Formats: sequence, C-alpha cells, structure tokens
Amino acid sequence: MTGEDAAPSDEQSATHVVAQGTFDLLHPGHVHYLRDAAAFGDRLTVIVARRENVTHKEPPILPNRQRRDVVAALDPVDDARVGHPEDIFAPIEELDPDVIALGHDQHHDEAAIEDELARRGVECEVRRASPREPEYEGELLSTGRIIDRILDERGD
Ligand SMILES: Cc1cc2nc3c(=O)[nH]c(=O)nc-3n(C[C@H](O)[C@H](O)[C@H](O)COP(=O)(O)O)c2cc1C
Ligand SMILES: Nc1ncnc2c1ncn2[C@@H]1O[C@H](COP(=O)(O)OP(=O)(O)OP(=O)(O)O)[C@@H](O)[C@H]1O
Repeated sequence: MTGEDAAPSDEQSATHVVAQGTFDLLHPGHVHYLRDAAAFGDRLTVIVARRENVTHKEPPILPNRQRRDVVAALDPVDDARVGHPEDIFAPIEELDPDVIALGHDQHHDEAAIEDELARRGVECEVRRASPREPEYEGELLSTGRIIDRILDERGD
C-alpha cells in the first residue's frame, strides 16, 4: 500500500481536544473541567494562560511553568503547554484541534472564536464544559475563593 492509500494512523484519526485556563491553586472544579474536556475526544492538550494575559481578574500566584507542570501531571491530560504571549490563536493554529472545550464560565464567546478560527482556516468545533457544584459544606471550587479563605484564616 502506498502512503496515500494507507489507513490513517491512530494520531490522525483521534479526536484532539484543547482546553485552556489559568489553573492557579488547583481544585476539584478544574479536575471536573478537564475530565469533561477529555470526554469530548480522545486526546487532550491544555493551554495554560500566561500571567500577563490574565487581565480580567487577579493574576495567578504561581509561575507559568509550575501551573503547566501540575496540569500536565493530571490523569485526563495528555499534554500541557504555556500559551502564546500575544496571539491566543497561534497555539490553536499549530495544534489544529478538532474541538475547543470552553469552561462553563469562561468569558470567551463561542461564535467569535469559531469565526476567528474559520478566518485562519482552522476547522474546529467549540463546546462548553459543564459546571461542578460543591458536594459538601465548605468545598471550595474557585481559586479566588481559596485565596480569600487563606487571607481570612491566615492574614494579619
Ligand atoms: C481558544 C483559546 C486559546 C487561548 N490561548 C491562550 C494563549 O495562547 N496564551 C494565553 O496566555 N492565554 C490563552 N488563552 C486565554 C486564557 O486561557 C484564558 O481565557 C484567560 O486568560 C484565563 O482566564 P480563565 O482561567 O478565567 O479562563 C486562550 C483562551 C482560549 C479560549
Ligand atoms: N467549579 C467548577 N466547575 C467546572 N469548571 C470549573 C470550575 N472551576 C473552574 N472551572 C474551569 O476551570 C478552568 C480554569 O479555571 P480558572 O483557572 O479560571 O479557575 P477558577 O477557580 O475558575 O478561578 P477564579 O474562581 O479565581 O476565577 C475554567 O475553564 C473554568 O471554567
């Protein structure tokens, strides 16, 4: 069989999903999101936001590389990388995924992302992951709320 006639390799036929976020001080909401995203396909790559690009809330405490390394170690994740400094669509163009999994509360708009990807020639579906609610009293499913708790209990 020639190269052109050959069946696609596992990597070519697998559905590649990309998830993204800050992932500072991990909690079960992050694990839920990444499990959900992984279930949208066969292979999950996570883009970890660079500190300088987290402008809609307090910037992360932990360095880019540390957040990337811990996310990469999670079971649903096949690969994690620190995002591009200026163009958030550059890693997507390079990865050419089949699905982008947005978090349930991520401020990005599905249609705007799809339009920009189409403009760049990337054919990709944009899906929303589901929320995870606390399962017991006191469970903290937000990095911001964990930091508030630390400041309440340990702050001066
Ligand atoms: C499709 C997509 C690709 C992204 N790529 C990058 C990137 O390359 N570099 C980066 O710093 N942030 C990137 N981001 C942005 C952050 O992941 C994120 O949206 C935001 O800055 C972090 O906030 P959040 O954790 O509340 O979502 C991307 C976001 C989306 C939706
Ligand atoms: N409770 C949750 N249920 C489902 N997904 C979540 C939950 N918490 C966070 N995520 C998802 O994880 C991804 C990364 O989240 P992020 O790093 O912004 O943490 P966060 O805890 O939501 O932060 P903060 O509460 O401080 O804004 C986002 O896409 C977000 O939707």
